[in-house]
Amino acid sequence: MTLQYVPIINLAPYFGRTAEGKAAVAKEVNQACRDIGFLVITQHQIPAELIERVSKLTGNFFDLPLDEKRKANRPRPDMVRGYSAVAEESLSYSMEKAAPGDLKESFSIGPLNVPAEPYYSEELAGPHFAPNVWPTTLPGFDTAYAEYFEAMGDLARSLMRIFALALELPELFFDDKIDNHISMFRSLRYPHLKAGIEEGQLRAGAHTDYGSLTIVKPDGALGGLQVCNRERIWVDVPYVEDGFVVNIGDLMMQWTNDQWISTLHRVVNPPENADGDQQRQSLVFFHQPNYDVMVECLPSCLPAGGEPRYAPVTSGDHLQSKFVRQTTFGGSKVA
Ligand SMILES: O=C(O)CCC(=O)C(=O)O
Ligand SMILES: [Fe+2]
Repeated sequence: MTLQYVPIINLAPYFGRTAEGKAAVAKEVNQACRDIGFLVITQHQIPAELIERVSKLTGNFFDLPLDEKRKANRPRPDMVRGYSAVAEESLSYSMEKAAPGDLKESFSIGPLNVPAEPYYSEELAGPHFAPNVWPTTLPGFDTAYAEYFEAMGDLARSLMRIFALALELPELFFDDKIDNHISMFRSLRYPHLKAGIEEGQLRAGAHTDYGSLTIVKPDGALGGLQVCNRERIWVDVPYVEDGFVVNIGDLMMQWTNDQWISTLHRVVNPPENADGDQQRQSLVFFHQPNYDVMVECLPSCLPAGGEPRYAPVTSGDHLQSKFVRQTTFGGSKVA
């Protein structure tokens, strides 16, 4: 049977390190990735204290006056760093159609402590190791974000190990392909707007993510994440207080020759009659392998006698192609 909803998967048996525990988790993850491309994970080993600290500092940042936030503005359209204000971006642009701006503001960082070596600055490295931009008035903000980025990188490595097992590959297959990952961590605040919303304007328009996987820490506000299942029905992603939402991105879909799906998703507005302030905040980590990794159909994903559906492409070029497509449709108005 094909899953039409997003399953909740406990990672404790994987971290228990027995072969049976790992195999059991890999099996559940495999089904989720094939059927709906989304799962909620629990017992993920990320300290609650770190999540709370980052969430609180993020709230403090978004509460600052706009001109203060603008001091950490995104430096260039092709560099996803720093602050972007409400409606300056539209995720639906990446779906090749114009759409009104998303009802969210964001703050983004990329890799930290980048070594002073040519690999990180040569032309092929593009803007992937661009310097970060920080707010200057919030003590502890940059260290908390750096810790969170590192913790998410570690969790993504564990998930990629589970993916390897699920795809019948050696457990460490992906390790050397993500040891210089070019991921991005982005916090989002969706204000609760009660007027001035354009026709079709959402908190985040329907889109797919680009990379290997995404790890989202949502809050419980109304007006949340929905995914389009295989019956083309929008279903809510369950909110689990100490869980993370994980989804497959386009690069992983390509790597698995479409065996796993990068699912269309969106963030809807709160219902019109919603009580109180349903402002929403989420922490989103977009995981992307090393820029020079060649993404070509994984051995276990090629059907007997079949041809791969995609030509090999590097992780960096794959990501860049998404940006080029976006620029055609909206320049700096895109993520
Ligand atoms: O805020 C969320 O829950 C998810 C946002 C999202 O899908 C994205 O930024 O790609
Ligand atoms: Fe997304």
